[in-house]
Amino acid sequence: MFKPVHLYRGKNYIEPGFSAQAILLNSTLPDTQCASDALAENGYVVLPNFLTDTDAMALYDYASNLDDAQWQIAAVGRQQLQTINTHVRSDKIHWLQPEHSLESAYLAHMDNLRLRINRELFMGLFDYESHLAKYRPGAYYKKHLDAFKGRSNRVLTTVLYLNPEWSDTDGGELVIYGTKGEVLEELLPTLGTMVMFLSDTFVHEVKVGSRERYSITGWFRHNTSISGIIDPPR
Ligand SMILES: O=C(O)CCC(=O)C(=O)O
Ligand SMILES: [Fe+2]
Repeated sequence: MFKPVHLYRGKNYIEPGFSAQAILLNSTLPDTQCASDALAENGYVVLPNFLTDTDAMALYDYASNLDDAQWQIAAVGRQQLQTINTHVRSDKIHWLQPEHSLESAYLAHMDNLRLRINRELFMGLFDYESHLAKYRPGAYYKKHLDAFKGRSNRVLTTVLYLNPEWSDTDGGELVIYGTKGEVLEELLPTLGTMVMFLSDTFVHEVKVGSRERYSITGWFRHNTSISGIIDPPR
């Protein structure tokens, strides 16, 4: 298992002049070896305490204080094929941008993880895109794959959960299915827990929950760019 990771030291993240870069240089990355082994063997891995409660709470506080204007209705599909289909998913999302220090800190942290995974598993992960997601009570995301073989450059999905004191009566589980439709995992979206799985292999869904549910979903991608245009951009 990963040791708890420190994204931020002490209370630095709320100080003016906060420099994500400086703080990340002081941070310790998890020992990725066990996670890599599990990923190589099973194609997915669950990492409780991927972040410490303090670090995950900083992200939770940030997400839960974002105003409505910062959230957009999540679309299904990519590029021109994107449609708003609330029968499939009813969450709201906020794409992470490097311009914001806390978002940037998380992106930089995941980029370090990308390099570690590449070193250990030779996955050739090229970049990472990521968004916060908010599921209101009653929201869901029906069974889907994040990528279709040969039609997407999303390789490895990551979901970090940001919900303090989530109990099994709150619902909102992530269900991961095996190739025969069997349930492999039913995960509560508990604060600091990370799950990673191969994007084109595991059908999964988010069950209806009775509380507001926050997470950060992201995808490590391959570079399938042509003429310098990363394809497809989101
Ligand atoms: O929040 C989760 O547990 C999974 C979200 C998901 O499947 C997605 O955004 O593609
Ligand atoms: Fe998904």
